[in-house]
Amino acid sequence: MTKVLELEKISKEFNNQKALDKVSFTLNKGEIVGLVGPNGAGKTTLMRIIVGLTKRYEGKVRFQGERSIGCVIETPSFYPYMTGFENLKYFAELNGVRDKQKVLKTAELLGLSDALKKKVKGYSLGMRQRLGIAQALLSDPELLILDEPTNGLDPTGIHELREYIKNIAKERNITVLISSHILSELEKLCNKAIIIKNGAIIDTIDLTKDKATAVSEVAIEVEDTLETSKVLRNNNITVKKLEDSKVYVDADKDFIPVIMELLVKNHIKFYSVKEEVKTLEDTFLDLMNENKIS
Ligand SMILES: Nc1ncnc2c1ncn2[C@@H]1O[C@H](COP(=O)(O)OP(=O)(O)OP(=O)(O)O)[C@@H](O)[C@H]1O
Repeated sequence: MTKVLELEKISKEFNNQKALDKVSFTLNKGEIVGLVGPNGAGKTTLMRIIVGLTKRYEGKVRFQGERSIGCVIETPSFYPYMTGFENLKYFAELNGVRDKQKVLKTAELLGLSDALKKKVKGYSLGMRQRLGIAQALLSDPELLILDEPTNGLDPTGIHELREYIKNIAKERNITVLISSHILSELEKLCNKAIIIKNGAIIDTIDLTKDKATAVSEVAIEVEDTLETSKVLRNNNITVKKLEDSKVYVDADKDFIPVIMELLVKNHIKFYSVKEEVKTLEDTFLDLMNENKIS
């Protein structure tokens, strides 16, 4: 795989407070990678460092692409009384691009052909985001960095944007790094999600594997959670956690009869034994909470 970007131990402090703490990862050609973390995790800071907007930091950024890096960091601003086309043409000219066809084609790639004639002040947030991406694409980047592009969009807007980004990555064969604080919004789009919290990477999830999208567990509702977990553990069943009146076991529904038999045999009073399928988002939230404790 061809490496496009390599980050080595990137650290950044603001007023003696660590915003990033030795962040290292690699982006390969053609990958769409999600950078996911709660507010203040350090996503924007990292993206600003990658694109060169923040100059003072520790560590190394190695961009190995042959072309440029395009970015949309924070909500893009445009001239509201100019049309979408005029805005794009203006930015294109600033970058030495005078090819009208290129502007039109890029807008088409983002579903903006009809909107191009309209003034930007009438654009929805989703249209503005897409215009921002179109603008970033005009310089023919090899790597596209998008900071929370789904922020504030409704589910339809999120779905649309996701499809456009997929399309761009395929058509232009570019690498995309996209941030969000909601993992499920990126689940269907990215090959990989890098989970960041308090400035450090706490996990990397491979989203190409189907099994990563849903995890099953069995919740057993009982009177005595401690006694139940003791019985389960004595029978080599992994107890994941205890919560209120429930014991969670690492298993799927095929294992429910075995669990019930065991409970009956050991005179454990139970009210229900049910499979609960956890989404990737639940796993992500668990990860965030686990880290809070440590
Ligand atoms: N210019 C700055 N001056 C001082 N502190 C800053 C500055 N920029 C970021 N920070 C701090 O660095 C930390 C990381 O912020 P950053 O904006 O990178 O997080 P984020 O993950 O992008 O969050 P959000 O989802 O809210 O945009 C936060 O604690 C923030 O307050």
